[in-house]
Amino acid sequence: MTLQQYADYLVEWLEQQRHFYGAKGYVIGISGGIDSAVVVNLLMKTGAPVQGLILPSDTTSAQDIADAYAVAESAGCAVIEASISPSYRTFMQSMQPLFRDDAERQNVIAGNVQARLRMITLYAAAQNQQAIVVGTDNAAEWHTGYFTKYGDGGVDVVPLVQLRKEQVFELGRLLGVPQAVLDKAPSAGLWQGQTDEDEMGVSYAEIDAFLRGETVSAQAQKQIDFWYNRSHHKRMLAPAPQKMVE
Ligand SMILES: Nc1ncnc2c1ncn2[C@@H]1O[C@H](COP(=O)(O)OP(=O)(O)OC[C@H]2O[C@@H]([n+]3cccc(C(=O)O)c3)[C@H](O)[C@@H]2O)[C@@H](O)[C@H]1O
Ligand SMILES: Nc1ncnc2c1ncn2[C@@H]1O[C@H](COP(=O)(O)OP(=O)(O)OP(=O)(O)O)[C@@H](O)[C@H]1O
Ligand SMILES: [Mg+2]
Repeated sequence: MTLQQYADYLVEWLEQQRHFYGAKGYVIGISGGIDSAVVVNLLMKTGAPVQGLILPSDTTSAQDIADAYAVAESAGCAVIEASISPSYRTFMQSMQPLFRDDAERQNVIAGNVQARLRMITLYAAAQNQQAIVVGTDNAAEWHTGYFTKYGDGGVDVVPLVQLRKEQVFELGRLLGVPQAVLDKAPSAGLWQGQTDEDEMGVSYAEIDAFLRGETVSAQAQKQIDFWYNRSHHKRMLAPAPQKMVE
């Protein structure tokens, strides 16, 4: 199957899922990054109503917000911008006694709170519009578990999950995603200067090579295995006991 044919398949698949859920449309967070840009363009091709939400925090760059608007405009998608900063600040302040004073983990914990506040916002919008929440995880993120459980991972459908990062970029070019988005380094934007590749300690090129079944450097394999092995729980439903009382 060519990538163009795969895009057509995804558009059809999305519509099947929407009907399965009995929903009227789709809701998606638009970050200014490549994954959400590709998904927005696929959603617009379904012809069903799509609501894009731009949900910046204090760690979101002005460039990302501008790129998010450019993505929505070029795809013809309706957007609403709503900052998660006020709720984030209130949450972090009132929950302060819960957090340990450990700088490195604080970054991740605070980042996960942001990702989960976005999830809450997307689900409120979706319920209001009888829509489903569309996720943007790709095969590389899925394998490494590089997402927040019940944050950006808390969605109704994950259309890109069989696509390597290189294929997401290729699809982006095919769908006419703005050049600025195609050119920038993938980032979760959860803290200043964060890039996916720096945090994971392995490049998307190496993760993609691994996913293509190729041999990668020992160091890259070590990092991929590290992230894969710590994230099994994210790729399954919460375990439930099989036995009943009677
Ligand atoms: N074996 C186990 N080891 C660790 N945690 C386990 C667990 N089993 C269940 N858990 C549960 O899972 C939780 C940890 O998972 P989680 O909360 O997801 O936290 P975690 O995987 O530590 O952090 C999320 C990672 O994804 C990255 N991220 C997040 C959001 C967006 C993006 C992006 O690319 O845009 C990237 C973020 O930078 C960070 O590296 C634990 O608090 C626990 O409740
Ligand atoms: N500021 C934001 N506003 C709205 N949605 C966001 C924001 N930040 C993250 N998201 C949502 O979380 C998803 C996961 O973020 P992720 O960084 O993995 O993807 P991306 O930003 O679309 O692509 P890239 O890999 O280029 O960063 C986004 O695709 C988007 O749906
Ligand atoms: Mg991003």
